[in-house]
Amino acid sequence: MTSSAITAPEPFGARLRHAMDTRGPLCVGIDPHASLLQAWGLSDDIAGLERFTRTCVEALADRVAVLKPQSAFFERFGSRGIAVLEKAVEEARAAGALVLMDAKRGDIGSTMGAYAAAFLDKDSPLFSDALTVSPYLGFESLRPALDAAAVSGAGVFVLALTSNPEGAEVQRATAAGGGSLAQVMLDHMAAENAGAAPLGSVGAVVGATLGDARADLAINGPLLAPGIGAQGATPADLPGVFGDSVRNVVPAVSRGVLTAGPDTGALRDAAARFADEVRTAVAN
Ligand SMILES: O=C(O)c1cc(=O)[nH]c(=O)n1[C@@H]1O[C@H](COP(=O)(O)O)[C@@H](O)[C@H]1O
Repeated sequence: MTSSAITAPEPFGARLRHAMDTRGPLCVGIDPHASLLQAWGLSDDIAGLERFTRTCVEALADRVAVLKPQSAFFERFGSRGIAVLEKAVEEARAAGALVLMDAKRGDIGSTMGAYAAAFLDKDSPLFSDALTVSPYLGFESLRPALDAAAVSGAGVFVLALTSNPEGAEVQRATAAGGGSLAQVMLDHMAAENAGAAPLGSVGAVVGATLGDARADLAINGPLLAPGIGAQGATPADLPGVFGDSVRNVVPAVSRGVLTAGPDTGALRDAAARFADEVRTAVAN
């Protein structure tokens, strides 16, 4: 056996499929909005952020497939906020959740390399199982992240058709070769995932709010579906949006679960209710 065979990490897609099969596919977002800190009776400061984040990790990291901290809500507290984020990533992963860092990075390739070093290098303090990235500087600008993820056994989730209504003016625009810009990006993702089993490590972000994705989603990779709960979509919408690809969907909920806090049991119950609704919707 060669040394690379000994050390090759298990690809993210395989780890995610296993987590989806054993824990169910739900992703819960950790989005410490100032209004949520207040609703939980916490101060809008580093102590409140720390308490909120620890409660989310304690309540959910041992049961949901994916936890998705939204970096912006930690960055607003500066370096001390980032320290809270680092600890949350470490503790969530230790409890068995896959951590998807929602930082939506995207830049020219040389700078993308530094983002990849920050989030997708195993030696980085913010190393996460996966990272959200934006391909709208050109899909190939993401290459350093795709390469770093492959080396680390991590994944990337590439924005395709986002949940916000404003996204359509860019994402539905007609690309040079015909078809939508989003479809061009989805086709790139399919090419990256070709031949991967049981699931590729390059995921697409497709909003659960879209009604019908009107796109070919057969990318052989996971499909992150934000927009459930506070943005108005429900698990019952998933089959209509995703069609035959619904088996690869990771439905994502942040405020819809987080408003149940701060009680740990109530957070767990809220996540379990969404998980049940997803199970019912996908089975039908
Ligand atoms: O990449 C994301 O997670 C994402 C993509 C998208 O199209 N829409 C979207 O809402 N998100 C994120 O998903 C979360 C949604 O939060 P809630 O609306 O509270 O469930 C936020 O952290 C958003 O930044």
